[in-house]
Amino acid sequence: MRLENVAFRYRRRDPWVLRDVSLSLPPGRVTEVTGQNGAGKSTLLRLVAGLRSPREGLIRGRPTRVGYAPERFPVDQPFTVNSYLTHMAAIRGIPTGGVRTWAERLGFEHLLDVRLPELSKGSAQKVGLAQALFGEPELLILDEPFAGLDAATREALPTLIAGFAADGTTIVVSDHQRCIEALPDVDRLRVANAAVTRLDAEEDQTPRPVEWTVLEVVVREDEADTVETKLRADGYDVRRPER
Ligand SMILES: Nc1ncnc2c1ncn2[C@@H]1O[C@H](COP(=O)(O)OP(=O)(O)OP(=O)(O)O)[C@@H](O)[C@H]1O
Repeated sequence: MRLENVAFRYRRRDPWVLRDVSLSLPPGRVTEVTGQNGAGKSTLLRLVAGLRSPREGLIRGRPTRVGYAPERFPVDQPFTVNSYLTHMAAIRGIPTGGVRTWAERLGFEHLLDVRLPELSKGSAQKVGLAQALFGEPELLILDEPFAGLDAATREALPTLIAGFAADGTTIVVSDHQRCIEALPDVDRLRVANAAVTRLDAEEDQTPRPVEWTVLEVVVREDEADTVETKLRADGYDVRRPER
């Protein structure tokens, strides 16, 4: 899909949140949207999802099946998790059996009979994610999906997202926590001063923390000295067992 010279502000006299935004979001690609608080990331995602319409410009080629997980899932609804998700599936014409599958994948199957207002923040986030993910969306928009998630789900989500991308889904994610960077091939956009710019990997100067791990390598005894010398020359820390 494409955005062509899109401009948006919430009210007529408000300042523009986005101006003259042109970009394409190809199928099978994951696009990460970055920017400071209040820059307009959620607004851009709402425009892409079709929840808001541009004041100026055009959005072309939006796929029919759209999955959207908002930054904050609206829990003030008098339903249980199961009845909410079953209802959401039914109005989208999706087999309701998928509800339990997604509840299990995201680890909240024990909460299916809990009412939405009683959910913790992270569990509510998972329900919001589930309703976006089921139904094989062709366009998947996730607004800060990692916020409030437990470690297991945070680690599992990039793989789930990559699976959708491999199936050709267009994916747009805003991600303050930079969890999506675990994926090898992500397009990056920055929202600032009402403009959206594409970041090339080299342009992105944000320092990333280096994480170290221990790797045990087994080599032939008569090659051990050579390998050790090579690894040290490459800047690695080498420890050999006592003989
Ligand atoms: N419903 C609304 N009505 C009026 N103004 C709004 C509305 N939602 C957002 N805004 C304004 O639009 C601008 C962009 O907000 P937006 O939520 O898109 O930013 P964001 O980059 O997602 O921020 P954050 O990182 O804090 O989530 C802000 O100035 C905000 O106050």
